[in-house]
Amino acid sequence: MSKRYLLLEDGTIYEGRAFGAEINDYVGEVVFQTGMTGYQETLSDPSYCGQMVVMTYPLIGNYGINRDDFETVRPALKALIVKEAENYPSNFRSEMSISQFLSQKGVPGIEGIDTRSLVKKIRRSGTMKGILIDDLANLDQVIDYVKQTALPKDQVSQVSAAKPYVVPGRGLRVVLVDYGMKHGILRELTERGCHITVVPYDTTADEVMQLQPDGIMLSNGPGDPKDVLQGIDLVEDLLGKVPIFGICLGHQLISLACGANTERLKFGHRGANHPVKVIETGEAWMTSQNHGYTVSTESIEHTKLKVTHQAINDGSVEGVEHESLPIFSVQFHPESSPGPSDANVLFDHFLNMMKENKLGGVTSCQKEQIFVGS
Ligand SMILES: NC(=O)CC[C@H](N)C(=O)O
Repeated sequence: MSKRYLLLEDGTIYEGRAFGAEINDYVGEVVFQTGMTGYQETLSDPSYCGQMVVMTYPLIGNYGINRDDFETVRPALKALIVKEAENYPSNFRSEMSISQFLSQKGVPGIEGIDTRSLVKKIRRSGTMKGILIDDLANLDQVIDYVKQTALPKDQVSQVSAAKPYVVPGRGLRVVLVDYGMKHGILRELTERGCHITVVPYDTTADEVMQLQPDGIMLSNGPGDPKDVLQGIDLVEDLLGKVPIFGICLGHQLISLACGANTERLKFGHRGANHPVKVIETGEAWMTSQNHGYTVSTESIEHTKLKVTHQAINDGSVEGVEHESLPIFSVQFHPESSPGPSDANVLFDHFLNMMKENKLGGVTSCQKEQIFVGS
């Protein structure tokens, strides 16, 4: 296999071997993911749009790529960085190796580098930009190029649905705003019988309300939430009209629309084993996470939001709810995919919220009768 190098903006060079697609001159943010399994879901999570993902688990690809575990059809990440990529996967569901998959989808990979030292570096210095190169010619110019290239601000428009579409069901009507949605969210709502209309990120509140939703779900998605102005406007216009549940980017948009602030984390939370405290019960949930930004704790004090979940590792905000309106959101991923399903109950909470809101003053006994089987 031919040589390939990862070059960071501070000039550090990691030598490894090429796999997957040919390189291009893409400059991405180098981030690390700590899941021990679930690489296929990570590869296909649109929230990694524009990023170069380092897997901390040393062997990636051992159970291959299968038909079922995709979170979207087109991977949005720009490179995969691993210690060892397995070329001979062994699993009854496997249809191809990770290298074949990445080649097909145009995503370059680099293997054989010391991912431990790379992750330590990112943890010390914070996430950095990087580039993959196949030779070391003109290094100074390449470093300048990496430094000068700004990270894109339009990732959501790259990964959002281009047109609305319907996933029919006989239950509650949900409008799901797609900022780069993981299909796990769709699966959770479909399992609960919802009739879902997925709409693009720039859909207006009037267009959403014409669909007569019982509730609105705001998906995860890539990039800085402050760049997604249509999303912030949409939540502002929808406040108080109908129940809203936000996940990850959706949570950040709700927080911004309610007057809180977001900030960049030094190196983010990406993995399938992030413990979160549920403030109300004191429980700890193990959660799946993938975010580089967070809602800042102090900024929440001046809003009508209250913190419902908190990261146990660093104390950052992991969930909020509105003090009077049926609106709540979480920074982590209750749809897991990959990872534990401790937080799955939040989808039931959303359904209950929609039912309560729809029924207004109806007694709980009548509600039982109306929703039998829903
Ligand atoms: N998974 C997500 O929705 C990520 C949200 C946002 N792009 C962040 O990095 O914080």
